[in-house]
Amino acid sequence: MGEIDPAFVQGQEHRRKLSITEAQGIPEIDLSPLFHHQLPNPSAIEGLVKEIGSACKEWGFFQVTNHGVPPSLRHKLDEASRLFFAQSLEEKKKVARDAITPTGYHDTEHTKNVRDWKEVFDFLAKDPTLVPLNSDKNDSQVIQWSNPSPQYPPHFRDIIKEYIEELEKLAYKLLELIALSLGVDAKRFEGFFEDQTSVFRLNHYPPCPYPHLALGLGRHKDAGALTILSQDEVQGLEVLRKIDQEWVLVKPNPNAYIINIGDLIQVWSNDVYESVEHRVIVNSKKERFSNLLGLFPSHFTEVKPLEELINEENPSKYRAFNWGKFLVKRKSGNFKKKNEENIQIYHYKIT
Ligand SMILES: O=C(O)CCC(=O)C(=O)O
Ligand SMILES: [Fe+2]
Repeated sequence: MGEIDPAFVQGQEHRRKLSITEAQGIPEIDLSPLFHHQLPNPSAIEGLVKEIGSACKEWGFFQVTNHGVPPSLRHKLDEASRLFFAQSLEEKKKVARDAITPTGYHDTEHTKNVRDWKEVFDFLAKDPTLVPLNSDKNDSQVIQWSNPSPQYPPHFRDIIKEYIEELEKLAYKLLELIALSLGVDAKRFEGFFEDQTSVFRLNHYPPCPYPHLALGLGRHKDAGALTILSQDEVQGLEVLRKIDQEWVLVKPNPNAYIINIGDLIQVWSNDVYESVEHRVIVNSKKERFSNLLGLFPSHFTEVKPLEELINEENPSKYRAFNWGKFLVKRKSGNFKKKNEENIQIYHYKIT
């Protein structure tokens, strides 16, 4: 078996437990009231808003069913992802990410400075995507990120684009429900995404001979507004349960999407909702695939708690920050192993 590369070894306290706790009670929300009525039925929508509100508050994580994304499209995407990752490393590296444009193939991502046992393929929802040239506050230059053009599998780009469009529709519906659950206008968040910087990611976690030492993806919170995640039948995603701070496994459900609240909803809601830590454990025998859309706003968005949610008794808990600068700083931190800590939203917390 040989020795594991030390870059992959997690600190003792971050390794997986030997016995796995399967999540009990992770909320599963049926979104059919959004689709089944010509005219939305106000009381059914009200019920959904309540469910989403409690799920955001108690878990920060939930699953949705009857979400409107065609299963055939999901299947087509999954097949294409398998074909892409099954290629030789040499082929995959033809569409490798580089320090300037962080899209395409990448197999050396580090989370909290430990290498993840995985490979990814990143694709922008909007091509090109406008972002700041660098994270320097005084530099206003903007550049364009664009998508790679893999030659294989056939129609890969079109399949991904079609799939992202469906996930986006779901994302905006969820944002409306979340806005209503916070007591603000349903469309309150929409304007932030006009020039979105959202990223779609395909993940492949190869079998790992050291599942007790390495993780497929180290513990982290998602930076954007929300994440729509699809996992295959091989379990691996663990969530840090709020009530007891236990790592619990999210049981795969092929008909559901997993939704998690990202850091931006935490800031916009002034901590009414919190993003939740999660990670991926690996398996010594089985490979695992997942994919996700991270919904990110326009680069020029000034992120701060919604005015409607702050007042004298409940003042803003965050200093405003520019999303584009944050994103660019975060990306450069993930690109290679670094000594300093990667940028996090708590760096903007008012204490
Ligand atoms: O693969 C998974 O289940 C989770 C992936 C994830 O959390 C991420 O890429 O941010
Ligand atoms: Fe994540």
